[in-house]
Parts: sequence; structure tokens; C-alpha cells
Amino acid sequence: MAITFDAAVAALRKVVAPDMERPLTEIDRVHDLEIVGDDVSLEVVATSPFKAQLGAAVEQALRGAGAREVKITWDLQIPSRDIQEDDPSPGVKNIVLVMSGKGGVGKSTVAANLTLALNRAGAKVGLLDADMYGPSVPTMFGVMGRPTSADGQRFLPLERFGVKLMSIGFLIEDARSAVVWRGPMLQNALLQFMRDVDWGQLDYLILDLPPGTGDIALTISQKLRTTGAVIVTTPQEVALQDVYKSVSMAQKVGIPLLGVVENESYFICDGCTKRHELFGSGGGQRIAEFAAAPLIGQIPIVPAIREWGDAGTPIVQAAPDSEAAKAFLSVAERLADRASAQGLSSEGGPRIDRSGGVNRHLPIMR
Ligand SMILES: Nc1ncnc2c1ncn2[C@@H]1O[C@H](COP(=O)(O)OP(=O)(O)OP(=O)(O)O)[C@@H](O)[C@H]1O
Repeated sequence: MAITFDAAVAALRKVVAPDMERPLTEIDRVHDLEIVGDDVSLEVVATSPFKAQLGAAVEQALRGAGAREVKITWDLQIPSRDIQEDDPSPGVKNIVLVMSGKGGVGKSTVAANLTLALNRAGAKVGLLDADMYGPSVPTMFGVMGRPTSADGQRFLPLERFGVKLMSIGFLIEDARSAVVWRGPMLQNALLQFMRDVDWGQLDYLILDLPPGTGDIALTISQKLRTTGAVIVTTPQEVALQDVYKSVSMAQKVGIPLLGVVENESYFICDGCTKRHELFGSGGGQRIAEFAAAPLIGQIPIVPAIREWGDAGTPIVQAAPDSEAAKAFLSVAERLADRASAQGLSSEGGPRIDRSGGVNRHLPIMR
């Protein structure tokens, strides 16, 4: 039996947009639905560069209703944060902070791999290594060199694997001298980074922030409209106490919490498939509940993650089909959906607040 227009619409009503968690048909995400014989063509609006799962769901729904060929034309519309006239980077649609309360939990590793995962999905991405205490981008991306300037006013980021990069490590002679940066100096340097780097047009700019709770989050919230923050933690209790503080700080200053990533979550040894939870379990989930944000992923502890990071090619780039890389890709996919939902709600689109009311947008204070 040939598929009818009504049957196609009924099938599409059951496909849910992953960002808004509502049927595509309810939020105007399907256009130009055409049926010729048993073949269906349509345009689908995607708000994330990760389109494969949505495409498969659309195709499966239509086939279930009798379609033979399904041809999807994508209209990719990545929502933007609320960009004010005096924004230092008006071409940057989303600014995502990667934060942790404590050093050494793998924040930079997560930031680098999420950046590359978004890039692999086809987004235009930049990574700002704002970890003045210990810049890691030069090592993890295997780049050194001085940024140049086209207009004598703003630095151009360096580029590697198709990603724009800026790090304090590119600007100082000896990365270790960054340790003397304190308080206001650190905050000023971060803001200067935002103002003085010409990021051009980007879908996502990932900010790898220094560990700690304090003033940085406050400064950022006052001077920058960000899409939100990702909190990185490890499962251990000790790490958690510091992470609670950074979550509270972000909430206090109105930075939306997009999700929690639990790093070094489990270990799979050679020759067995069992997940060994070396550092306990449930830590990420507890932080997520406290933050009223979803746990968007758990990353295994895998020697290759460190080895590739040290070798200048993070694992998502070096071995995208590995289990560890897939874990990062899955986190990036959920992050992109959370960022889209945030952008849509701040644009006044249909607002779905799944975070229990934490996603507040406070007016920018100057
Ligand atoms: N899931 C993992 N499996 C194996 N090694 C990891 C994993 N995550 C991070 N590492 C390694 O742990 C070390 C610390 O990671 P990273 O530099 O990303 O942490 P950080 O939180 O950014 O630290 P800092 O606070 O010093 O900036 C690095 O050597 C990194 O390669």
C-alpha cells in the first residue's frame, strides 16, 4: 500500500527532536514533505551538527508507514546564545565553559576531545585554553608557535585538525611562568583573550577554564553571555567536594549548567568486558542531581587517552572508532543538544526547562 501524506505526518509526529524533547511536527522542524509514489522527500531542521540519529529515526518512522525511499535535506540551524552589541566575539554562536572544582580531573582532556568531536560532526569550533596555571593545548594538539595578527590589533588563532586554537602557552616563553598569575590578573587575561582574539565565525567556542571555584566564573558571567557550563568530575568523594563548590558558584552567578561529565569513570581490562569502577561509582550522578543538570556521559580510564594526549593528537582525532573516542563523541552529541535547547529558550522559542529551574539568564551587569 502506498504511503499517504497523512500517514507520513502521523509517523513524523512520533519522532522527537533531541534538543527540545518534543515531536518534530510540533516545533516546525519538518518542511516540504513530498510524496511521489512510495518515495518521500522532506526537509528537516537540525539544531545540532550530530544529525545521524535524528535522520535514522525519521527514516525508520517513514519506512514504518510504508515509504520506500526517504530523502532528507538538512537545514542546519545551530541556535545562538544571546549576543549583545558589545560582545567581544559576535561571530561565536555558542560559548561553552568547561569547569571543574579540582585540578587534574581531566578537564583539559575532556575539553580537547569535545572540541574535536564537535569538529568531526561538521561544526566550526574553537578551543580557548584559559588554564593560565597549566596550559595544555600546545601539548595536546602538538602545536607551538606565535599567533599572528592581520590587522595589528587582534591575534589570529592557530589552527590544527580544522579547529581554531588559542592558549596562553602560545604567548609566553615558558608555560611554567604562568603559575604566578593571580586573581584580577588572571581574570583580566581571560577577558583580554576574548577581546583580542579574532575567532571569526564559530558554532562553538570551548573555554577550558582554570580549576577552582572563584572569581573566574563571576567575571565571566558579568562580561560574557555564555551558553553554559559543563562540569567535569571524577567519581571519587574528594573530587566531589570541590566540584559542588564550582556548581554552586556557577548557579549563583547565573551560568546555565549544561551537563556533568564523569571522567575516569571505569576501567575495562584486556580480555574481559566487565566495567571495573576503580574510584567508586555514582559520583557524577550525585553532582548532576545537585546541579539539576543531566549526567551527559561517563568516560573510561584508558591509557590511550593519556598517550594520545601527550603525543599531540587527542584520541577522538587519533582513533575515532575506539570505545573511548565514542564515549567523547556521545558526550559531545548530548552537549550540542543541551546547548541548542539553551539557545532556543534564550531566544524566546519554546522553552523546555528540564533542569529544575537552574537555567536562569541574569541580565549582564557592567
Ligand atoms: N579518561 C582518562 N584516561 C586516562 N588518562 C586520562 C583520562 N583523563 C585524563 N587523563 C590524563 O590525566 C592527566 C590529567 O588530565 P588533564 O590535564 O586533562 O586534567 P586537568 O583537570 O585539565 O588538569 P589541570 O587542572 O592540571 O589543568 C593527563 O595526563 C591526561 O592525559
